[in-house]
Amino acid sequence: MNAPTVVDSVAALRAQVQDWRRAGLRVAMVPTMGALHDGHISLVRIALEQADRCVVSIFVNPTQFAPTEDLDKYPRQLARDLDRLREAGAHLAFTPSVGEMYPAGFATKISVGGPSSGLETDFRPSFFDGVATVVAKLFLQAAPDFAVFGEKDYQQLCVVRQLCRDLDLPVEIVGAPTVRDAHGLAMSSRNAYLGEAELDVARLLNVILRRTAGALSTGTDEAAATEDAAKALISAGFRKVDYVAARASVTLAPWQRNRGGRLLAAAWLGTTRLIDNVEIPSA
Ligand SMILES: Nc1ncnc2c1ncn2[C@@H]1O[C@H](COP(=O)(O)OP(=O)(O)OP(=O)(O)O)[C@@H](O)[C@H]1O
Ligand SMILES: CC(C)(CO)[C@@H](O)C(=O)[O-]
Ligand code: BAL
Repeated sequence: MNAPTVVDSVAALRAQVQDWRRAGLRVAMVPTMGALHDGHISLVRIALEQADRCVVSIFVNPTQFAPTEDLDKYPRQLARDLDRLREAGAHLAFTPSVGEMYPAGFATKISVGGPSSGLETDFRPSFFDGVATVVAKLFLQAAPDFAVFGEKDYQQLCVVRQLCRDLDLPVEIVGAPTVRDAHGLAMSSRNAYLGEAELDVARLLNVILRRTAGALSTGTDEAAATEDAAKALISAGFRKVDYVAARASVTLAPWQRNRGGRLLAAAWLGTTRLIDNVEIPSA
């Protein structure tokens, strides 16, 4: 495969995508923060099943990190990322600087309602404002036909769909299944923070979520099931559980038994915060 073209200016990104679209090519975008793993690569592959050209953005977006969070230590490995994108067949990597995305005087924030309420927002109050603002910018800069987002960040996927609907952004959003390791752990750039012993504990997050989703679908009381799951996570070695919650799959409103549902969780392993989610099978 050819190496992707690397551009770091909005003008170069826009010019390239416009050329492709004028030539009648269908363009996909995969927004990322880099430190690419098999989960990201699966998004590129899904994009290329339906597109002629795939743009991957690599930008560790400062506006979605709280001052106490891991912006400075977030893994950055551009050379390796570009190798992985070449293998996957991506055509263009957009690697803007913070100054390119947020020039001096930048003063706009997009705040999405609906699915952004609760869950992550209870613990990362300005996270989705940062995500929505940067995703809207990326979509306006690149103007792709469609964009692929992972279900691993399930609430983010719902928020991005709401953003596009509400602002009439003409970008179709494609959701992609979570890629996991052989033990069920969702791939995540932040897994790089974990040592071997912590990885063994991290793998129990999905086991406990699947067991809890099964219990919910066979009639166990919701409050009892989610409380048991939180206790099981602490017994397994997690330091703190931010939430284990059942929600409606599309709106993320409270879950109604016998309707499509999603069980979502966030928990801390030492100083690393992990998230995961599973479908609640209908009974
Ligand atoms: N395991 C995975 N399977 C499928 N998609 C994934 C997976 N992990 C991340 N993604 C998706 O990749 C895109 C970019 O995510 P990001 O760069 O934040 O990676 P990440 O591994 O989720 O990082 P972090 O550790 O910060 O959560 C998002 O749409 C995200 O949902
Ligand atoms: C969508 C995103 C690239 C916005 O910075 C980020 O939140 C991510 O990587 O999931
Ligand atoms: N994968 C979502 C990006 C974040 O946690 O900041």
